[in-house]
Amino acid sequence: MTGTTLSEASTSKFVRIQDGELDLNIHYNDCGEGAETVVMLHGSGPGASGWANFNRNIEPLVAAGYRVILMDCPGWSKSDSIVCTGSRSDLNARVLKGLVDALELDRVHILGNSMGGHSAVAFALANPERVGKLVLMGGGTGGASPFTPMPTEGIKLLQGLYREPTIDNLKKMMNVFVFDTSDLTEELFQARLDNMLNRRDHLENFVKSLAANPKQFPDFSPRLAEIKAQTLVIWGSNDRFVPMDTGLRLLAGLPNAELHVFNRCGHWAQWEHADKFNRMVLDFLTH
Ligand SMILES: O=C(O)/C=C/C(=O)/C=C/C=C(\O)C(=O)O
Repeated sequence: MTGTTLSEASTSKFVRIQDGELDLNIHYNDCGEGAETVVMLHGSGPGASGWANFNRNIEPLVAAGYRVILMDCPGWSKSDSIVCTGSRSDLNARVLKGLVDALELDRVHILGNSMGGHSAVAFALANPERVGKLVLMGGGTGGASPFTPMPTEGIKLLQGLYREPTIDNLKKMMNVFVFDTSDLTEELFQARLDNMLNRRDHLENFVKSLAANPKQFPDFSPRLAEIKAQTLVIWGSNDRFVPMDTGLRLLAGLPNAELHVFNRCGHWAQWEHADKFNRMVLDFLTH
C-alpha cells in the first residue's frame, strides 16, 4: 500500500473476535507495511471511527515505514454493536488482544485518543509483553478531576447527542471539541452526522450502556506504576472533555511518561495540531 493514496475503502477489513462471551465482527483499517505496527484507537463520541479520528495522522506514519491499524471498537462504525455493562476500557482491550492475536503481531505501539487512551492503558495492564510504546492523547484513565466539575461540559454534550442525534446537537458538541472552530466545515459535520445516523443501534446501545453503568471508564490511577512502557502523554490545554489534570495524573503515575501540552488546543490534538503531533509521535517512536 506504501506509495499509493490510502483510502478508507481500500484499507477496510473485518475480523471475527471470539473471546469468552464475546463473539463480535470487528472492523479495522490496515494501512501500509512495516516491521513495526502502530494501532490507533478512537474516542467515544457518536459517529467516531478510527478513520474519522486519525485521517490527518495515518499517511505520515505509513510514509515513515510503519504499518498502521485503526481498530473500530465494538459499538462504533462498521463494528458490531454491543451493550457494555462493565468496563468499556477493558472490553476494548480484550477485543484489541483478539485483533493482534488474529494478525499475529507480537508487539504493537498503541496511540489512543480519549476512550482509546483509556483502552490502551487497559491493554497495557493486561498484556504488558505485547506493548511497545504508548501515546495517550486526551485520555488514559477515567476518574474524577479535583479541579473540573464532572461530567465535563463536553461529555454532557456528547451524552446529549447520543440521546438526541440531531445536527444542532452535533454542532454544539463539535464546537467544544476544538479550540479553533474555523476548521469545522459543513462537510465535516455532514460526514459525522451520516456516520452517526447510519448506525442508530450504536447510539441506542451507548445510551443503554450508560444507564446500566454510568462509569464506563474506570480509574486506573492505583495501577499506573505497573506500566513500564515508554509513554508520550499529549493534551490540549483547552480540553473541555477530559480535563488536562488527567494528563498530570498520568504523568505522576506512569514511571516512564513524558507530557506535552498544546496551547490553544481542545480535545482533538491529533487533528488541531496534526503536523507537530505527527512529528512528535514519529520522533518518540523512533528514539
Ligand atoms: O468520557 C471519557 O473519559 C471519554 C470521552 C471520549 O472518549 C470522548 C471522545 C470524543 C472524541 O474524540 C470523538 O471523536 O468522538
